[in-house]
Amino acid sequence: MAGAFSLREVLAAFQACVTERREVLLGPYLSGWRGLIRFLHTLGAIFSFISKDAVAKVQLMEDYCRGEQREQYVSLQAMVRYELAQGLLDAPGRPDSGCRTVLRLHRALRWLQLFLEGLRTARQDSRTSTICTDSYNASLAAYHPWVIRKAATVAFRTLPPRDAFLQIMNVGTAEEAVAMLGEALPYIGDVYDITQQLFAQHELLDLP
Ligand SMILES: CCCCCCCC/C=C\CCCCCCCC(=O)N[C@@H](COP(=O)(O)O)[C@H](O)/C=C/CCCCCCCCCCCCC
Repeated sequence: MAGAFSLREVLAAFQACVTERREVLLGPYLSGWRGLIRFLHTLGAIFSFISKDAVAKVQLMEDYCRGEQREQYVSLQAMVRYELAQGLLDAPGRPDSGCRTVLRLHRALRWLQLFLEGLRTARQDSRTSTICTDSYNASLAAYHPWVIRKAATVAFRTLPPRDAFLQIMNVGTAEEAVAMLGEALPYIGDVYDITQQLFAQHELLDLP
């Protein structure tokens, strides 16, 4: 997925994540994130502190997926099994485990789900910044210190109005973008729900 942002490609990536056995494949999961980050880059330098963190986390996971233990990082389920069995989640000060890194992306996926649903259902004249702030406060904000919450809220204020925002998604008209969001959201929701259940089952939802 190189080049300009394409919502269609992000949708295809999240669609390709879930296997028949309801496993979440890390390759397409990370491709979906790469696509979203590409979009974030188009929004200007004020978002760069967010994209830097997202890139670092995606890069770390891509390194695992290409590394010596790559077979253990084919799916989220395999990764959880492997890191638990190896005791990789027990050692304090392990900010580099796959599970704690995916947990951060997973929490951000909840923000994305709320934000896209807000965009899809809001009135034409709604403010993107309000939709984004409300989605953030209902999800990710609970995990961020004051200074990050403040910087994020300032960046959100620069977002273009809803219809202009829908048009920069590169799908066509605002109506076409809304239709595609309706198509994409169940796939993103599915990935979120499977991951949430997996992490809850193994008591990994609070990894420091
Ligand atoms: C379909 C197209 C339309 C939507 C496009 C949205 C594009 C969004 C792309 C990426 C989202 C960013 C994901 C950020 C992951 C943040 C993970 C995190 O919580 N990290 C914090 C904790 O990490 P550790 O310290 O424990 O390692 C870290 O402290 C965070 C630092 C940066 C600030 C994160 C603010 C997140 C705001 C998310 C909203 C993005 C705004 C996009 C505006 C459309």
